[in-house]
Amino acid sequence: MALDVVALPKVLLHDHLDGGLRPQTVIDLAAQSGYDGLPETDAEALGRWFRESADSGSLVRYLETFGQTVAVMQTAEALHRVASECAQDLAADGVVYAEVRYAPEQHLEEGLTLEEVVEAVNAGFRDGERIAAAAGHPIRVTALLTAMRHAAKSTEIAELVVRYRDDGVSGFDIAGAEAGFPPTRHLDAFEYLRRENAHFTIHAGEAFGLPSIWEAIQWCGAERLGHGVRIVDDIFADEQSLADVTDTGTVDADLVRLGRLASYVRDRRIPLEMCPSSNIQTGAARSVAAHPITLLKQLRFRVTVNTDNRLMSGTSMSREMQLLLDDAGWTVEDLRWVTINAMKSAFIPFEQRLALIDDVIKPGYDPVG
Ligand SMILES: O=c1[nH]cnc2c1ncn2[C@@H]1O[C@H](CO)[C@@H](O)[C@H]1O
Ligand SMILES: [Zn+2]
Repeated sequence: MALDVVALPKVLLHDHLDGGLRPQTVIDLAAQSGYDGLPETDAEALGRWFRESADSGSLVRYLETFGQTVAVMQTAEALHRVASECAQDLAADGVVYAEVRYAPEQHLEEGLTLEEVVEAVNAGFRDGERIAAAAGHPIRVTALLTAMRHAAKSTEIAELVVRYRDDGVSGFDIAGAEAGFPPTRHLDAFEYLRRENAHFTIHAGEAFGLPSIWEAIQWCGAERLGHGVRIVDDIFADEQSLADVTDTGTVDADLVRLGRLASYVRDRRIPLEMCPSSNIQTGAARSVAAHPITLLKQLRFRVTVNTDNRLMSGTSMSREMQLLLDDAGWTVEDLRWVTINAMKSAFIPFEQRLALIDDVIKPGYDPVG
């Protein structure tokens, strides 16, 4: 019998709220707000436009597509709807716990305050959770507040994370174009968060390589890495071993040597929030089969599987997992492993993570695994 990936419990740590709207919702919200900049007015055509435009091979061009979603997310009602649908869509796909991120500073154009943005999104998530539970798909969603790396609001956003940490916000992130905007530009924000015992992840090692990962971990103190795929630049193997990973999904670990940074990441169990389809679109990986996630899994890095932007990639958690099964030699046991990895790496308290692992995730995989 074919494996039903949708039915498996899944954990999502890296998903952008403004990268996951339903195409029809973009159209509805544009009509409501009078925004006339959409490139298409039919839902199917608009969905295709996002996927094709994001398929640029460049992170900077990929990010340009967010202008269209952010434009229609400027009121409390719009944010509430987008957040509610996000929770419902993830739950329908079998996600049981998600950390969904967005940049509050990008939603102030119509006069909302940062606090009003956070409260509208939180209310939307609570609404979506209620609807999903009633439909038989319980999910818990927490928010990560992102600061944009080219901007200068990171300290303010970090303070917002601390203010709302007991009210639906589990952590902080920085995102945006990587080259030219090293995470150390935001050192004050990271130092503040560490003094406050708050959690944060950093987009690093996606469009830029090892120096970005090194700064994120060793200067800034990132608990997790958004993407982190370029850590493979610090992993050395002969051509044949790498070809084996692509062909068979396995590698002889004895033939692989780790540099100091890669060793550190593995030794410290630093979670990698990997997003295969997104990486192919931005040129950070060639294909699912050749994506470094399989080598990193094989070498027992703390790998997690994520969507990044469901709209721009036309994807879902189930689709990312199915691609790994179909193209990269993964098994259901691997899916169980990355799901538990992700739950262990979440920014909610330990006992809550453990309860989800024991009560929801393990029982969900037992019938098949
Ligand atoms: O893969 C990515 N790398 C870097 N930045 C990203 C990525 N995906 C989305 N964003 C950026 O994060 C903002 C807040 O959600 C988005 O508006 C987009 O600019
Ligand atoms: Zn991202």
